[in-house]
Amino acid sequence: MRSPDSPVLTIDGLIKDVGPLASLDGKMLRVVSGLSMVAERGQVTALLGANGAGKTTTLECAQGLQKRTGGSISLLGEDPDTAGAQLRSRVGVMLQDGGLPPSARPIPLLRHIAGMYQNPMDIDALVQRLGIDQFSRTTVRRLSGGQKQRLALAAALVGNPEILFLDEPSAGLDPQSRQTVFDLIAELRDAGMGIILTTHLMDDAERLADYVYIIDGGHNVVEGTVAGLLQHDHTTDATVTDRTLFFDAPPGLDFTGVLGGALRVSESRSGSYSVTGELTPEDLAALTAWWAERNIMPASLRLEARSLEDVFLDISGRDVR
Ligand SMILES: Nc1ncnc2c1ncn2[C@@H]1O[C@H](COP(=O)(O)OP(=O)(O)OP(=O)(O)O)[C@@H](O)[C@H]1O
Repeated sequence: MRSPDSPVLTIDGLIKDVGPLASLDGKMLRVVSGLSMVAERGQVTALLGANGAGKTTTLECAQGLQKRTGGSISLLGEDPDTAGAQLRSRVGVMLQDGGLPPSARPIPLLRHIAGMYQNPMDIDALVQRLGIDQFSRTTVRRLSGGQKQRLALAAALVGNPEILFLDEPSAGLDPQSRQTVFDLIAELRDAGMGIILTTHLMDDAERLADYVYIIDGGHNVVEGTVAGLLQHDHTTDATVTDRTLFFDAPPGLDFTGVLGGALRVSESRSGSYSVTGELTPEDLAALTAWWAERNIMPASLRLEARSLEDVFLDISGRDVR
């Protein structure tokens, strides 16, 4: 675990039982079992897990929306189960489904929410920044998914919170809006806000997160910085610098003896090759020299590092839950 510098959230050994459930003959079901995490100020902390891993339950316990069965939680130094309304005003929550009133129009809604806080953000700047002015006359019920998403983010930010919970913040966003939202998240992080992100999109986590917790079955599996996770193979516990080289060239080439013995070359489709393993600059030089000798010019050439998605699939397995 990280050394807590100035954590906005500390969860230690969280346990959550739900039920009693008829499907379990009236027994309780443990959906979170001993989960621990720390989220710091000025950082984006991502909580990743497959469907049903326990992310929503954990964050709802952290926000005081569900009562925990065991363990301890400190949200901005207070226990969310017993804290008063004062704590709520320091916490921003962006839910996937917004929870926004369907007949409201965006700007009056944001002004109304701002009225509930002592130190709200500048609404005009927020509206302009998130492009909300482009749909300010439309009621919430008629907004597109991406527009609702941007409004939900604005609503979570209006109170100028110290900690911001984001559930799938880029869901439904077009590439421009996604970039706008990511830039804003990075700025808020740099200004000292503690941001907690749950997402299924590994690319989002890779781009945004300073620190990642991967959970499964209601407990921690691995944690680390994105760079640290990418360099560690959790199935073999080894340090990896794996990259995959993809290229298209004439079909049926025989690379025997061209590359180092630990590399695997496969031709997945006719003329479509991949080389996996610890590729070195010497391997690349040997390959291109071999092409040059035979006057082979590949139609495409791509080198890809291991992604967070690869790490996640190694840990959570490749079967659908
Ligand atoms: N009240 C409940 N009754 C029965 N099962 C529950 C209840 N609350 C949660 N669960 C189960 O606990 C597990 C964890 O649920 P949770 O919603 O926290 O997962 P999640 O990681 O957020 O999943 P997703 O990515 O699909 O949103 C799931 O298997 C869910 O079905």
